[in-house]
Amino acid sequence: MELRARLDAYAALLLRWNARINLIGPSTIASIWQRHIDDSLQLAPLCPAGAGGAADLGSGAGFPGLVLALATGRSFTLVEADRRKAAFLAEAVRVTGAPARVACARIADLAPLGATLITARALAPLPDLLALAVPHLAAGGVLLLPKGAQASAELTNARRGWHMRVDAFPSRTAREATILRLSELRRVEPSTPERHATS
Ligand SMILES: C[S@@+](CC[C@H](N)C(=O)[O-])C[C@H]1O[C@@H](n2cnc3c(N)ncnc32)[C@H](O)[C@@H]1O
Repeated sequence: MELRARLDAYAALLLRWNARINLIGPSTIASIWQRHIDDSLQLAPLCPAGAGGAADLGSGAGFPGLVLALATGRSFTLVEADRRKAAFLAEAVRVTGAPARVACARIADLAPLGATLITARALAPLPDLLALAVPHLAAGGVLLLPKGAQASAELTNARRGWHMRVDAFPSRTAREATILRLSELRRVEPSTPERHATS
């Protein structure tokens, strides 16, 4: 099946299930392509080349992980704690033939995934997101994170705890949004308190 046909099948399934469980917000149904599918597809050219498994954390209805698995052929673990959403994801993987598996669990409860690429959209502010994601990142791995208008403030906060290389790209689907590609992450060493002579 061609990519477009797989994405059409995915969108149709999602809209059917959305009548029963809340997968995407009602206000975004009419613009599902722009708000969700194209918003996810624009990450594909930013994915680093290379082998290794990828993970999408807090996948929800599958954005961006399921779309990227279809578009790139890369193998994704879709992590989603909500059982009904995870059931939808499993059915979407079956229907589309995406190279993906679903982990219905809380991120912090999973054994380290060793992913060379991690994506997450609308999951948590950057400092919390790094705490969740980095334990699942392979050495030399990359994070690809769509972020909203607060991206710059979130980066400032995150830099208090992490050294990292940051590449930022403007979103093509939302004017105020930015896509952050983070690599070379390492924790900021706590500074040694100064010793004061007592005599
Ligand atoms: C706001 S939704 C975003 C879904 C999707 N990434 C998107 O952008 O459309 C956040 C999703 O993350 C899931 N989630 C939140 N915290 C989680 C955790 N600690 N472990 C696994 N899933 C989590 C929620 O169940 C929800 O489906």
